[in-house]
Amino acid sequence: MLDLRFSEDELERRREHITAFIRDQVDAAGTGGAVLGLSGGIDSTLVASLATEALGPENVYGLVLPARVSSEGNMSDAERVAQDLEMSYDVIEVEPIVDALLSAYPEAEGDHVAVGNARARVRGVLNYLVANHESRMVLGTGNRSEAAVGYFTKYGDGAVDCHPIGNLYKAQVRQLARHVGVPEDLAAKTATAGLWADQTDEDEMGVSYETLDSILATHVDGPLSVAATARLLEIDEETVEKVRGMYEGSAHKRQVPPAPEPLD
Ligand SMILES: Nc1ncnc2c1ncn2[C@@H]1O[C@H](COP(=O)(O)OP(=O)(O)OC[C@H]2O[C@@H]([n+]3cccc(C(=O)O)c3)[C@H](O)[C@@H]2O)[C@@H](O)[C@H]1O
Ligand SMILES: Nc1ncnc2c1ncn2[C@@H]1O[C@H](COP(=O)(O)OP(=O)(O)OP(=O)(O)O)[C@@H](O)[C@H]1O
Ligand SMILES: [Mg+2]
Repeated sequence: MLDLRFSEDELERRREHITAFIRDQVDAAGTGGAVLGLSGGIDSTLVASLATEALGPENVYGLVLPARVSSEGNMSDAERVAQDLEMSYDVIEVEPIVDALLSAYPEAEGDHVAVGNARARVRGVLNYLVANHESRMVLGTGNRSEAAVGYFTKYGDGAVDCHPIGNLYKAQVRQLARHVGVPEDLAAKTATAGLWADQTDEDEMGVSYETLDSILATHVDGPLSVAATARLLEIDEETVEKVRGMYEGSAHKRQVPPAPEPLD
């Protein structure tokens, strides 16, 4: 597979670039700071760390939003992140809100994707409730690997005002996290959307992040054909085509929803 790791100099350049981006976004929006969901996972941990560095911890607010299916370890890690970064945070249970949705529309009961996505969307609603009330910007935590294959909930965790780590592959997220001092147990943690029990990103996507990152960098974001990518990475062409298909099939999640062309 490709080695996508940055040099030490490049890591420092990225850190400065992203912290400047966060400051610029908040200044341009004229808001008083930022809010983000803290899951105990590496993406939100890295964004929280960079945002507190960019804005000062007093200007970043965390929401820890446990669901029935959330692991206790992840939720206590999320609180630990906020405490270590000295940012204010709140813990709000999402399940009563999801239950209210299901009592309004019981047909979705037992549909783990629909209910899981509702959990992600309830988190988005809570982020914006705080953002509107406190004049804050919602920081996204999506990285390039997830965005490219549409591995996020449309208008759920995808409902944000900017994407500070949106051009980093997952391996680079872990590397930058270590560089900025995120504890190793968090930096090395298995990625999970946490939308239903025992979910992991790699199981659900059917491809490892190592392979995904390499195919994205070489073929989807890079210049090589399917055949050349398969040869370079020593994998079969079907895997490259599968990732290409995920990229193309999720284009709608990366675009503004279309409307008909104007009539003459
Ligand atoms: N071509 C197209 N043009 C316009 N809209 C299109 C479309 N194809 C589907 N759609 C619509 O898109 C919607 C489906 O998208 P969506 O609601 O997002 O649902 P969907 O993509 O089915 O599910 C979200 C996926 O993201 C994963 N996820 C979610 C949240 C966090 C994380 C994580 O990494 O932590 C991962 C989750 O586990 C699941 O696999 C439907 O309304 C569907 O009709
Ligand atoms: N229990 C939760 N409480 C608060 N926010 C959450 C929770 N679960 C998910 N989120 C939000 O949704 C985002 C998307 O989840 P995702 O799993 O992709 O990222 P992560 O958990 O930070 O990292 P990883 O992908 O490595 O698990 C999180 O970064 C976080 O902002
Ligand atoms: Mg997660």
